[in-house]
Amino acid sequence: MSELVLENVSRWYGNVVAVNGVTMKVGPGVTGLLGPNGAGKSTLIHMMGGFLAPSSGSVTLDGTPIWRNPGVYRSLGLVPERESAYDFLTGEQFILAMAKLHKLPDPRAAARRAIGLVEMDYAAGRPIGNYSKGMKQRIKMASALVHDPPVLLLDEPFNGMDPRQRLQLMDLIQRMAAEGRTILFSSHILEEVERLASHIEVIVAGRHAASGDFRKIRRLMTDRPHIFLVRSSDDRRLAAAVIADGSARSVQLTDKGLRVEAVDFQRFTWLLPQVSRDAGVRLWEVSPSDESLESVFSYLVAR
Ligand SMILES: Nc1ncnc2c1ncn2[C@@H]1O[C@H](COP(=O)(O)OP(=O)(O)OP(=O)(O)O)[C@@H](O)[C@H]1O
Repeated sequence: MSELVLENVSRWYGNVVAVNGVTMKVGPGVTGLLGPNGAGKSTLIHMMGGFLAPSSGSVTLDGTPIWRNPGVYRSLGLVPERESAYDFLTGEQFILAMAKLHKLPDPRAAARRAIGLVEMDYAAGRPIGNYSKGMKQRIKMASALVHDPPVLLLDEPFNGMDPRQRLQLMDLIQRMAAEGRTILFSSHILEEVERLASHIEVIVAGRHAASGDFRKIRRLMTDRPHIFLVRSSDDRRLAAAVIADGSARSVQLTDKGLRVEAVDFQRFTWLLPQVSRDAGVRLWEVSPSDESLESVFSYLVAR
């Protein structure tokens, strides 16, 4: 059972602070690293994979520092976000080369096993340049799995995949985790993380913002005040009814409609139709106006 431990880890590039004092533990099973673009997810993953040195703090695997420690690299498999640069090689040649780089005793057998694990046997003889996005992702997975590491790090593995490819990859990740591996994958999409990860770490602007199972993270995100834009047949009358009802913290009349800050998301969305019906007002449009992921994340950080 492998555990990655990050203690007060920071990483800066010149005067850009990409990761700022992050402390967290990643154990067996699937952990989702969730955060908006530019939050520092890739930087964190590269430090966990031994590709990048922390500027301060420590990143260890089962107590051993990862940076510049080739012994530990044998326990790590990293699937980077970028497309593979070996388009001229066949899948099989690529995986065999990786097996040889790891100096595995029987590279051919290891390559065959890894290709089988990701169900790419049927395309192993074709050049990677002709693969679909999902196939490329799977061959990258095979390259990270060729030495059978107990830890697998995946940077935005679902980016650009269609729903079928997504399901296939989710299934593969789940199988890898069921074998006792420690798997961490990054994403900026909550639903993706929710479906796959038993544990979630949220990172925003380089800082650790929250951690827990998806129910906890979901609750943190939905409990925040929600802002809605409401258009109706009589905004003024509706505003009075909403205020009287008490489910909104503030109501503002604007030229686009009513801007309502709801205290409780579920209660408000459930009560609004009733309140408007009782007031004799027709609802034309109810749309959340602050649902961008950035605003959800900044709420988490500001707590
Ligand atoms: N080599 C670098 N030189 C300078 N700044 C960098 C470098 N790599 C990353 N950064 C900056 O560090 C911050 C974190 O980047 P990082 O790629 O780790 O985030 P991310 O969460 O993985 O984002 P994305 O999902 O967009 O890749 C960003 O502000 C980015 O511009």
